Amino acid sequence: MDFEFRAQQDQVRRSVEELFDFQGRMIGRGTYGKVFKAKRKDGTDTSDYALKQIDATGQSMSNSAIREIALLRELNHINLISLQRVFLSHVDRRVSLLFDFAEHDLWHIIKYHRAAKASKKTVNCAPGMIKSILYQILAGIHYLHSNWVLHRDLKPANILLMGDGAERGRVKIGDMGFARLFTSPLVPLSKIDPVVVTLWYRSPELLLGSHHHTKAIDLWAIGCILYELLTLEPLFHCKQDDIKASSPFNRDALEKIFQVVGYPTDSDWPGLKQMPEYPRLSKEGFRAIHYGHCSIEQWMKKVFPNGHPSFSLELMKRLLTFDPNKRITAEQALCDPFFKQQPLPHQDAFYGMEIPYGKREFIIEDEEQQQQQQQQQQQQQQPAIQPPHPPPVEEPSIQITQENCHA
Ligand SMILES: Cc1ccc(-n2nc(C(C)(C)C)cc2NC(=O)NCCCN2CCOCC2)cc1
Repeated sequence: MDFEFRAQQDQVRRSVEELFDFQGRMIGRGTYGKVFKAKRKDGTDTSDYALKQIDATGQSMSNSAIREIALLRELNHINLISLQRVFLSHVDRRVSLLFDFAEHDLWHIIKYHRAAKASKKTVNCAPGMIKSILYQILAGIHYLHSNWVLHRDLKPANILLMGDGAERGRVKIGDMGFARLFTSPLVPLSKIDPVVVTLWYRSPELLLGSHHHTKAIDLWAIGCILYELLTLEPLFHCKQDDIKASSPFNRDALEKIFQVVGYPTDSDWPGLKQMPEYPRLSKEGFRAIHYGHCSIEQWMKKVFPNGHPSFSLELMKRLLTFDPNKRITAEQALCDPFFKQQPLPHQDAFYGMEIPYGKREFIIEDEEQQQQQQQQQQQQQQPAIQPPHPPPVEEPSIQITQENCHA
């Protein structure tokens, strides 16, 4: 190594600690390391940043950091999280990734509306908020799929929204990875944060052991997220098995899917019988006859007897199609007539309205309080909820961005 050159470089190269203030502002923690809310110390810009510090101790951590850097430096879309800078520190063998900061995410937004519902508090949202969020998710996923990248873990926690500022109300799809609080003794993931290891968004082909991860698995998850935005209730709410489950087959998750969508016929899904875990369906007692009356139409009629301004049954059915080869693509979904009807989607999902959601809370390092936080999370019951009350405001009509829809 050219120590002289390195010393020279170290003179000019400023460390992340020198450039950014982030002590005591941890907003996330995982097996990878920690995420902080950071601000430049020199005041050259007042923007907030997210600083992800990856402890490059084990080989797997470095591989994951390399994978994240390699992937994100190739991607550039307004609806994807963007990587701003990478800091390498030889001293503490740490990789720090600097991202634009997103104040909100759908997991916290949905939780906020649940709590408001439980306390019978009215929350004013723009009538087009759900449609705008859905449109922006599809635009980001269409870009990923066009670049042959699958997300594979779409869920509300990975759908971020920018707070007040230049990109207010813009969806930024991220991937928060596994969040495992550093606890002793290690508590199973599903006990800490059910959102992290959930099967609720997993497509039927994955549950039946398909080895081919296709773009269609992301569209199934989007269908589940759309339902949850509309009702604030997970569509396929089932027991959380820890991620280490030996087989992809999950009885509970499949039961829930069949209760809502019905049981797939041969014409619905010609490839069903070729699924690796197909034989287990009959072994586990699943029979088509048990779900004869089940369909999305029936299910949605129960949920929205009078319909919902932000709901298109046709689009929901196309997203929650059993056969991955027949499931709608992100590009096709962007061209759905639903997005050409009032309320039109807006790049600010809040439509300029006040943002009622709180800012991200800082995680306290203290061990004792960590335990308290976990107990709180375990005790938190999620009450039954209803869709947000559409507010009495007329939202500005916005043209659909043409680059997304080549109908
Ligand atoms: C191994 C690995 C892990 C994650 C990714 N990954 N992939 C993405 C896509 C969805 C844009 C492709 C984003 C990230 N990383 C990420 O969101 N990082 C978290 C950023 C933290 N947030 C930034 C915005 O403000 C809140 C915190 C890739 C590979």
